[in-house]
Formats: sequence, structure tokens, C-alpha cells
Amino acid sequence: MRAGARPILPQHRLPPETDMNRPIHTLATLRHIETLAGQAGMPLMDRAAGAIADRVEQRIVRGEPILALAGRGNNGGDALLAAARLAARGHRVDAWLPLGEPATDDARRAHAQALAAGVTLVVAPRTAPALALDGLFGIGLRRAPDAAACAAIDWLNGISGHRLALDVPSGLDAWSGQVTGCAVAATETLTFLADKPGLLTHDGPDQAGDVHLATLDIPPAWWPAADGACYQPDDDITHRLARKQNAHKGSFGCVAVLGGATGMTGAALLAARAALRTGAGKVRIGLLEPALAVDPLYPELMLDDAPAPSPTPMSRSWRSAPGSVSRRRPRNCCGTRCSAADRWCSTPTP
Ligand SMILES: NC(=O)C1=CN([C@@H]2O[C@H](COP(=O)(O)OP(=O)(O)OC[C@H]3O[C@@H](n4cnc5c(N)ncnc54)[C@H](O)[C@@H]3O)[C@@H](O)[C@H]2O)[C@@H](O)CC1
Ligand SMILES: [K+]
Repeated sequence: MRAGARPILPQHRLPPETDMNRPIHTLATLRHIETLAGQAGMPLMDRAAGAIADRVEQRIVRGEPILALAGRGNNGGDALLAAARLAARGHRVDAWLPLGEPATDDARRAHAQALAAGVTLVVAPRTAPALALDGLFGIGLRRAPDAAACAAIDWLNGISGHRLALDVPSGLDAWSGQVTGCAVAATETLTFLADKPGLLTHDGPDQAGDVHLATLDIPPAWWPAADGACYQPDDDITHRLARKQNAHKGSFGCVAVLGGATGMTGAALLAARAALRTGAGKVRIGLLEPALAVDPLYPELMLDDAPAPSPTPMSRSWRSAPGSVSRRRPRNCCGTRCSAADRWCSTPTP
């Protein structure tokens, strides 16, 4: 890093980069990391291009046609620089810029390198590619794609080949996960630096396909504490929890789940099962309308009636559970409402 260019974000720490717990950062943090990399002379686009080219070579065999679809920003730059790398490795690569010439210095440099490496610029795709790189828009999407962008996106969505989205599928809002207008339906997304919230929520999971992360070797000290994490437990999570052999359910805390108004038992059960699977020792469900004596899949769950309304004293077990509760019915079907005054909380609803 250049002298004087120090990271300014607090609480630096290593982002946990396991498949089970991938950090999620705000787009502002990613932009800040990008700035630090620029100050340090760290070639992030080159690293992204290398990761893209490696990924492409896992998907196709030499000789199959590749198309790089590039927008005007650095997302397009990623596509063009990857195209340059692939052409230099002997692949057959076309590049299509349906929105016009590159508009950033890095993208212009990538464009020049692509041409120098033998990438063919086309005004319309010549043939159906075996793989297309989607580099129209990344985290710089500012508004719904216009007609020209949607036409290119529609074309891309119509090919039978592999659609590899770079950073995020073009048209998807990298923060909200929403699609307004049109978006690439990727078969796979290679995202850079960290997972984007938009890949994980709303339309994101449907649009992104399989998501892979290329961290681009950012120094761990540059990362602030993550704003969230993509938690992906496998079915055997409990065997990964570090526990003494001589432990029992009383050693790992208690979770209380309240819910299960008439016809809504499932939400309470799912929440309670999730608590068990993530390591809670005792999990009690207070059903507003008792419908079950036991959960046959998770018989270790303790099913109960929801406790009586305050000020009636609650049973000892419910008093020891997190928070205190009232038996007042939720005001919507799933009881989304949480209130400090009412002191009950139940499951969220869309
Ligand atoms: N943030 C980082 O650290 C890194 C960023 N990289 C790449 O750079 C991307 C971000 O690049 P940019 O900030 O240049 O942004 P983008 O390339 O995502 O998009 C910006 C361009 O699209 C135009 N645009 C935005 N919305 C539009 C719309 N609805 N219709 C038509 N044009 C529209 C803008 O005018 C601008 O020309 C990332 O997604 C990633 O692919 C990578 O090179 C690696 C590192
Ligand atoms: K993209």
C-alpha cells in the first residue's frame, strides 16, 4: 500500500471465508476496498479477469465459441479483460458492446488489451456461444436497464449455452436483489470480493444461478467487520459444533418460539427446528392454538401451550426462556408484530 494510504474502516478483521459463513458487506464497503486497492496500485480488474478466465476454462473446451458481453463501466471492463486473457490462452472469443464504447479508464484499457489479444469485436453475435460472459452491469447499475440493454439481456437469456454473470447478473440490484424491468438469468455468477446482499434475497437467488466468490486476495486487514454473513449450514452442522463429550442439552442455552395460531403451526415448527440445527440446547415451542403433541421429525422439541397472559405468573420454564410473553393473539395471520409494550414476538411474514 502507498505510504499514507491507510485503511480507515474500524474493526479490521479477517472475513471468515468458509462455505458455511461468508461475509456480506455493504456496497459502500466494497467501493472503499476498491479505492484502497487503487491507492495501493493493486490491479483488481486483472485479478478478476484471471478468476473469470479460470472459471470459463472449467466450463468449456478449447475451440468452443465464447462471447463477452460488455457494458460501458468496469463490469464491462472485467468481461473485456477476461476475453483478452482467454484469447491469449488460445480460445475463440468475440466481444459485443451493445451499449457503446467503454466509459472508464480501466474499461478502455481492457478494451485495448482485448483487441491486442485477438478478440473480435462484433456488432451483433455471429453465432450462439457455448458460453457468454455477462458484463453489462455490476454494482454500478443506477436505474432500470433501458431498451437497448433489455434487448441484449433478452438475447442472452435465450441462448442455450452457459451464462456466466460477472459480479451480479446484469439488471439485478446488487443491494436489494430486485429486478426492475429485465435482468440476466445466469446459470452461474462469479462475484468479486464478497457476497452482495442482492445475490441472496428477493430475485437474486433465482437470477444468479450458482454463486461463486473470487476474493481477489485483498489483505485481510482491509476488511471491516462484516455487516452480515451468508450462513449456509449443512445437514450435519451439529457434528461441527465444538462440544465436550460430557455435554447435555442444558449446556447450550434455551430458545423459546411462540407462534402457531390456527393453521400456522408450520412457521413455529420451522423456527424451532432451525434453532435446534444451529445448536440450541433446549427449544420450547409455545403454540397459541395447540395442535401437536410432538414433532415427529424432531421429537426433542418441547411443545407447550403458549403461556397465560401477564400479569398471570408464567410457568418457570417460560420465565427462564428469552423474554417474557403474553398470550394476546397476533394481529395478522402469522403474528409479525413485535412490541416492547405487549412483550411478545412471533414469526416474520412477507
Ligand atoms: N468494486 C470493486 O472492487 C471491483 C469492481 N469490479 C467491477 O466493476 C464493477 C463496477 O463497475 P462500475 O462502477 O463502473 O459500474 P458498472 O460497470 O456496474 O456500471 C456502470 C455503467 O453502467 C451505466 N449504467 C448504469 N445503470 C444503467 C442503466 N440502467 N442503463 C444503461 N446504463 C447504465 C453507467 O452509466 C456506467 O457507464 C463491479 O460490479 C465489478 O464487476 C472488478 O473490476 C473488481 C473489483
Ligand atoms: K454482470
